[in-house]
Amino acid sequence: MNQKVVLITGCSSGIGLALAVRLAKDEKKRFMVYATMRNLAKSEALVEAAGRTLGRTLEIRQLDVCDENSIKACVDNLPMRRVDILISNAGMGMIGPIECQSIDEMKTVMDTNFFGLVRLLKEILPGMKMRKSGHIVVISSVMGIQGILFNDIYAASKFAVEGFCESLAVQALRFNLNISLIEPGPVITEFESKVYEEGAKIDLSKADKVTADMFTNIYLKNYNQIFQSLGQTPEDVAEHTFKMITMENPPFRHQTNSLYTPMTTLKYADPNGDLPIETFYKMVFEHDKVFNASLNFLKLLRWRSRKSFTLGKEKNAS
Ligand SMILES: NC(=O)C1=CN([C@@H]2O[C@H](COP(=O)(O)OP(=O)(O)OC[C@H]3O[C@@H](n4cnc5c(N)ncnc54)[C@H](OP(=O)(O)O)[C@@H]3O)[C@@H](O)[C@H]2O)C=CC1
Ligand SMILES: CC1=C(/C=C/C(C)=C/C=C/C(C)=C/C=O)C(C)(C)CCC1
Repeated sequence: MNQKVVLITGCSSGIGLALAVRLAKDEKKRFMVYATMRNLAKSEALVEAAGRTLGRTLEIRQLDVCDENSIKACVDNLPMRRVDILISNAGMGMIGPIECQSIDEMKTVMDTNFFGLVRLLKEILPGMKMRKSGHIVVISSVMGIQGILFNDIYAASKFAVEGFCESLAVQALRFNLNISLIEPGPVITEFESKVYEEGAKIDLSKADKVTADMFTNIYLKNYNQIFQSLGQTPEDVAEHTFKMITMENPPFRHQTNSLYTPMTTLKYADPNGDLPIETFYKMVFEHDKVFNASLNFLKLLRWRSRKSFTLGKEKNAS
């Protein structure tokens, strides 16, 4: 059987872990999954979830997206250095007022979320081009299209990812390669708790009172509720990604949560760019109960993406 070699980054938890297991448990055994993580001491959850697939359709390898040597060593150890499907998932969040964040902290986010992808492709793209086949799947975010209050640096890192992939996509087409950006809204993973805990620890003394109050009493106060009520599970995002991978003609962009499509559509609806900014402003500041207003807004504007995902044709089993 002609198995596709899949390399996934950031598989110690969340979306990466769920996706590695989903692919390894494929009934038709179409995939050989190299589930990577920067710290192998964190492999317990994946080992447990992988069950009998471990050593069969799933292997765990070390890979730190911030370390070129680690990426090279991992790829060098794959049979014929071949990767058919690269899933760039490793990433981190960051919230808060920029006055309270150091440039070094910001660089770590860019280094992981953006340069991590660039480093992977520098190592893996030449082989895909040579073989004239491959699928590059990037876990981006709705924040790759539309920024959200107090996510300035995180959104910038995902915008960078999207601009990079848009530019590369035309070249990729020339080599018969696919690039797909997966754009989830909030997902309930360790990302949420890590971001919240770091955010809650921020020393707000460098911010003015209005900003500090906005961050604490609007953003942080509603954060958990928004994630818990409007968030997806990592398994759900993995299922969407699985469908993208097994589709005949995967689209360049795919949003996994239709609740957030209106948010990104506002941007395209107004070339001046004011519509999303004014809408967010009203949503956050001109209602007594921010959470209910946000929830109602999102639900009111819910619609289905015109290019229905479910219509996508699955590839024939190979
Ligand atoms: N959760 C959400 O709301 C959303 C998440 N996303 C994106 O999904 C992706 C996965 O996040 P999610 O599963 O939610 O969060 P998790 O925190 O559960 O997973 C993130 C993974 O990335 C790994 N990672 C971080 N830095 C590096 C590095 N330098 N090298 C290799 N691995 C690294 C983490 O490893 P370690 O355990 O060692 O830290 C972990 O395995 C990210 O790109 C994120 O931006 C997009 C939209 C929404
Ligand atoms: C908490 C909060 C808001 C929404 C936050 C959202 C929607 C966060 C999404 C995070 C994602 C998608 C992370 C990963 O990529 C609003 C509406 C601005 C109102 C103020 C409080």
